[in-house]
Amino acid sequence: MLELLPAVDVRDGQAVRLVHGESGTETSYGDPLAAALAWQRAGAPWLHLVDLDAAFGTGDNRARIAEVVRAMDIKVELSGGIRDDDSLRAALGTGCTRVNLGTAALESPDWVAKVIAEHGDRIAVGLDVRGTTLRGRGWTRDGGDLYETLERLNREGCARYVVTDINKDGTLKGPNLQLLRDVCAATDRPVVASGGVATLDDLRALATLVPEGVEGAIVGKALYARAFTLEEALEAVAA
Ligand SMILES: O=C(O)c1ccccc1NCC(=O)[C@H](O)[C@H](O)COP(=O)(O)O
Repeated sequence: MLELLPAVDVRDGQAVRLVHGESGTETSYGDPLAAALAWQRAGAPWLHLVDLDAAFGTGDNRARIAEVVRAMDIKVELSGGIRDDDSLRAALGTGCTRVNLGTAALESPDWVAKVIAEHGDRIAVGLDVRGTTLRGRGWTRDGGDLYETLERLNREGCARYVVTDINKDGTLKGPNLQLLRDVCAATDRPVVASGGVATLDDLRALATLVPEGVEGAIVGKALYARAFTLEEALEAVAA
């Protein structure tokens, strides 16, 4: 069954959604803890929690993020600005289930290989792409070819990938199913789909990709915009 990961992206202490992940396009949705608790109460098995300030290099929300993780009984995937020993220690130290490395996988391949070897499936790598070009530093800089990087990370034993089509992210335009199929064909590791989910039919379409390797789907904007409820989403993927 497709796992659902409702998203809480934190900027300047607030839960926000961006369009195409671009700084300055924020819509604010208030207290991140309240949002996370609401998704937990609604039955989410996972929370996808992002420190956008850490991703953009405009500070961090470490204390707020740690508070949210502490309050969760469900699994938490933590993302945003985890690029060195200090930020990794802080992220794993929150007690989250796993972390998602993005920029580091592009700029510090040796360090990423080392932490994959040390932490196994507590490390996922975020493959954030425009076309087939990876983007790092809060999605602001090109970081190489998707499939070359994927091949290297496969060799290094990366346990899981979180794949985002930046052109779809925060737009409610529907997920990029072909990109997900292509990534699944290039790896035997599970893939978490991210970006663009707009309707329950999008989730049903993602659920058809489970046999190809899509394990889960991150849902942000659609939940905040009340396109559907989390309960409806859970029911749609259980059917
Ligand atoms: O995850 C990151 O590190 C990140 C960095 C810079 C900009 C955005 C980032 N993440 C965004 C997300 O993970 C979204 O919450 C997720 O893709 C949901 O998208 P959508 O359902 O389209 O709102």
